[in-house]
Amino acid sequence: MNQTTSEDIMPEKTSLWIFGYGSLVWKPDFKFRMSKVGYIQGYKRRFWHGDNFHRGDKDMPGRVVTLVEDDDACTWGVAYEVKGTEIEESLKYLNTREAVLGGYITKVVEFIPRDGGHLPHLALVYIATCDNPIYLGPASPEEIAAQITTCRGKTGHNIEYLLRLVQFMRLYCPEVEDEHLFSIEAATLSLMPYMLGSKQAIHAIATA
Ligand SMILES: N[C@@H](CCC(=O)N[C@@H](CS)C(=O)NCC(=O)O)C(=O)O
Repeated sequence: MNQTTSEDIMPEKTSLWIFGYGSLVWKPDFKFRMSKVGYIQGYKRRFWHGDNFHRGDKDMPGRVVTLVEDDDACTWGVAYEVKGTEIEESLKYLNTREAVLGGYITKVVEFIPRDGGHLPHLALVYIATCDNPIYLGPASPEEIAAQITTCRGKTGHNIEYLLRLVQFMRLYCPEVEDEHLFSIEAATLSLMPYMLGSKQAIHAIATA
């Protein structure tokens, strides 16, 4: 009898798309074949999820993004194509990083590539819902900024998380006006006058 190989279980031609809209846009940390910038419809990105591991701790949870249903909204990010036997490995990694440590669940959404040459296709996305124990919910940009500037976790400072997402949007989606994200960035930068308002200094510290 022939041995069952991983190729039998997950043929090379099988592909899975994973959509990232938070830390996954700058740090996927799993093997992927290709990536595309684009968006999903029906969701808005909000800094309404708590994080007591990566960017905060149990006493001072940080603030990270999740998706909130909104028929009139869309969220920009990156879709990554994973193929063949790398699918199992990437899902195992993301399950730990997103679900176990982050409290996210998975949903299947339609991803629309910005490059019109590619057709929309389905993608897996990790979302933290409001029934999650570390979900923090809505707050003003000022309240969110005050929390972000004071939190740090095992992966780094919460400011880095914010500024890397801002960096991604400005670099790859310059045409998109993400008022929620940029109002939190402005509130965060205004909390640090001692840095003489230098964005470079803040970026240097946050991404050190
Ligand atoms: N699921 C969102 C958010 C992912 C996210 O930011 N998850 C946190 C877990 S709470 C994380 O992985 N953080 C790693 C980091 O902060 O560098 C995405 O698709 O990007």
